[in-house]
Amino acid sequence: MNKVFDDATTALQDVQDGMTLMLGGFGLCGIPENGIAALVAKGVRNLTCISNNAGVDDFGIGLMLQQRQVRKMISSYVGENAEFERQLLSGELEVELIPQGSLAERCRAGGAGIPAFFTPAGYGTEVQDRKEVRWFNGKAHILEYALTADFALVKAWKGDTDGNLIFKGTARNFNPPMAMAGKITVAEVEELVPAGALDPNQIHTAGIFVQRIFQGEAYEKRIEKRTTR
Ligand SMILES: CC(=O)CC(=O)O
Repeated sequence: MNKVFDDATTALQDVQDGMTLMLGGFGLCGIPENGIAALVAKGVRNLTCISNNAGVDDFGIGLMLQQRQVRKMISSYVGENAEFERQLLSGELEVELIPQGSLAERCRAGGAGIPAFFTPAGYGTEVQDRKEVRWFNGKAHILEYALTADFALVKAWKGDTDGNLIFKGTARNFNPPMAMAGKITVAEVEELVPAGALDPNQIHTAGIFVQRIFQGEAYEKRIEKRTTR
């Protein structure tokens, strides 16, 4: 199976209106920038996007929000995005807010074939609304369902032609669990190398989870490396 695509446009050519997408990243770090640019150019709409956050107005999923391509966001953090706030308050955008650990675990469960799990996070809050509650070791837990997506878009530092991925630093964040949970996972990498060139001990996501891979064109490094004082 050839997994290598020329670019984001060809790797995402069959994304359609109304689909559910997972997009890796945390804040502005580890964002599938080339994939997002291709989706903006393609103009697909009515999307459900599962992502920790929705970028900022001019970066990440914020670019898709500007074009009104997103119908629903499933996220854990939604600050620092004025257009997001406007669409939410006007009723244009549906938002499901999930505790951050539950979001990560719902993606991981989806990738691991676990349909649901119990967690104490959110008990006694709006998150619990209409969810089954069970007690374990004297503590209340709520039932959370796994998440999967038609496409998962992830960004890695290096990848090989078999789809094995290495993430760099905190860009690892939501990318590995989302890579497992996509029916089709599309990985964009800063450097694409031949199969066998990566040290197997360094691989974070095994190629079996990745159906498509391409080398991204350019990455905007919004987060600078800080030197310790
Ligand atoms: C705080 C978060 O979850 C992510 C962000 O900083 O955007």
